[in-house]
Amino acid sequence: MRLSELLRQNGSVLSRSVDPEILTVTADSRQVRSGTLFFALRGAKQDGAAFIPQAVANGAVAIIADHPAEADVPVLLTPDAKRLLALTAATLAGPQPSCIAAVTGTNGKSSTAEFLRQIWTLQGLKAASLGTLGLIANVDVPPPPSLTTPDPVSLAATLASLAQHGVDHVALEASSHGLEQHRLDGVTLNAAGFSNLTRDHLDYHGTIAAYRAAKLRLFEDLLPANGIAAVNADMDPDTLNALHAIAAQRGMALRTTGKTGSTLRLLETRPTPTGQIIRLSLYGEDLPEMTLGLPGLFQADNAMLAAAMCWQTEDDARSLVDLLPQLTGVRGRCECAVELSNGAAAYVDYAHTPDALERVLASLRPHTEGRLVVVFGAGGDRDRGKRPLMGEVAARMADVAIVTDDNPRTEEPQSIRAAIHAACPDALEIGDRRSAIAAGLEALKPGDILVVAGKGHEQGQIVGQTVLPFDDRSVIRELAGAA
Ligand SMILES: CC(=O)N[C@H]1[C@@H](OP(=O)(O)OP(=O)(O)OC[C@H]2O[C@@H](n3ccc(=O)[nH]c3=O)[C@H](O)[C@@H]2O)O[C@H](CO)[C@@H](O)[C@@H]1O[C@H](C)C(=O)N[C@@H](C)C(=O)N[C@H](CCC(=O)O)C(=O)O
Ligand SMILES: Nc1ncnc2c1ncn2[C@@H]1O[C@H](COP(=O)(O)OP(=O)(O)OP(=O)(O)O)[C@@H](O)[C@H]1O
Ligand SMILES: N[C@H](CCC[C@H](N)C(=O)O)C(=O)O
Ligand SMILES: [Mg+2]
Repeated sequence: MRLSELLRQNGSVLSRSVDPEILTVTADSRQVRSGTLFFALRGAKQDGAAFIPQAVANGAVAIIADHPAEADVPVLLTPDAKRLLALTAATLAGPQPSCIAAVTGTNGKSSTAEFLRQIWTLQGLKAASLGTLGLIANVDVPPPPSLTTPDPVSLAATLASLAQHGVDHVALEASSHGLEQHRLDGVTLNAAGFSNLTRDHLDYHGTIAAYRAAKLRLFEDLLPANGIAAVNADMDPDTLNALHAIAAQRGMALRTTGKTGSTLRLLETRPTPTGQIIRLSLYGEDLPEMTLGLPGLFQADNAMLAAAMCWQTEDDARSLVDLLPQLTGVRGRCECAVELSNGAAAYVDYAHTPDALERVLASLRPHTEGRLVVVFGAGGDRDRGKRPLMGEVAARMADVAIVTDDNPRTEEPQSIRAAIHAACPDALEIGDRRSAIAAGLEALKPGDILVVAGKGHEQGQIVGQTVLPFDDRSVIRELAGAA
């Protein structure tokens, strides 16, 4: 496609006489080949303009830059370059699945996206989900690189490929990084969901207000005004009020879920050994109680949010809500890894924020006849402020806490543990994660529950720049003799 046409289709005008044929777009000079339109973008670490010579040497025929730059090929300057990258990538990749839903929030995105995929599949639709757990789809489509929200070029290619394979329903996770960096701007959405907003990622966003603003973009800029907008009403009031204001300003109807939701309200939940019995009201009508095979209030919250993102009209709502008892658990989210012969059990969970840790411990407390034991840490090169807050939660909510290493990345593991430990001085500290899990298992008496938190489905531990094979579930099963 000619550059002028590519720009015209995406709301821009080519102000040059040179009009090259564009085959691909990218912001990474290493991906450039002949016929590429290269986007020179200012990044978090580097300035993409520094790679223009490499891009041109590799075959770039034009450059779009978000700040002044020079090259031997035409350079177009626009402050909206990141958005334009996503839009042009989508145009060149081709048609996307007709129904795409995106979910944002600090915690619960992966779970909600996976529940959406399950609900659609239960309806007999061809569906996929894409996020932290990778691409989950019943078709042979290569997964994009492992980010929660992939870069816009990979995302456009994956969506087009799914559409070509007949997958018409896709649930996406919209991370705050992804929203802020316009990775999703080329996706045409039918539905958006917002689970909650609590502390995370302040290393990147700086303030809660900036973090919130990034997430609100999903409802403010990306969801068409006639799209389905669903939110958990039990979230913090500042975010909920902002969502109501956006909805009012854009004339969108907001579906609300949770204990204080008015569309799909949780009236009651009672734990069962492996899940919970819930009572819901839908558009004000009380429904018969149903059994979820998922323990924990947060899982009921995610299931309700997923359902509320699905139905097109009020008349279809009931049939979708009736599918909730068929949902199965999400890998590494409050997942029972082993039940010991003495009746104790060990769970794996992905809680890596203070709120998530609090929620998973609160969720498993009613299932615990004895003591609640937690093994956890915090990731390196990530928001440092959450470390003592996680320590405080463990001290308050668990009977026995063991502080260990998560993914230290390039930080000194000992200093990460120390920051947590300062807020839970009674906790044991065992850096080696395998030894910490072993100590947690050894502590279990009949009726106790162990939660190994922070790494969920992850298959490796990142130490420095190296990823060492590590899977909490396998380690637990091995140590418990159940492997
Ligand atoms: C901090 C961050 O989010 N960085 C993301 C961002 O990179 P960036 O643009 O800031 O990169 P940069 O290194 O400063 O480089 C600037 C520019 O130079 C270009 N470049 C660089 C080197 C080169 O040789 N040639 C070249 O052209 C880069 O392609 C880039 O366009 O855009 C890239 C492309 O979309 C992402 O791959 C990259 O994710 C990095 C790897 C990352 O670790 N991101 C994490 C923090 C992240 O995004 N996490 C979220 C949240 C997870 C959650 O929900 O909790 C996620 O969605 O996964
Ligand atoms: N609705 C929720 N409210 C609070 N905590 C939750 C909720 N859902 C999940 N959690 C907690 O957060 C953890 C991660 O859940 P999930 O993977 O669904 O979230 P996520 O938003 O995708 O996380 P990430 O930002 O890492 O992609 C769970 O293991 C659980 O501890
Ligand atoms: N998407 C999250 C995952 C954190 C998982 C935890 N195990 C860690 O490494 O901090 C992040 O990149 O912040
Ligand atoms: Mg996720």
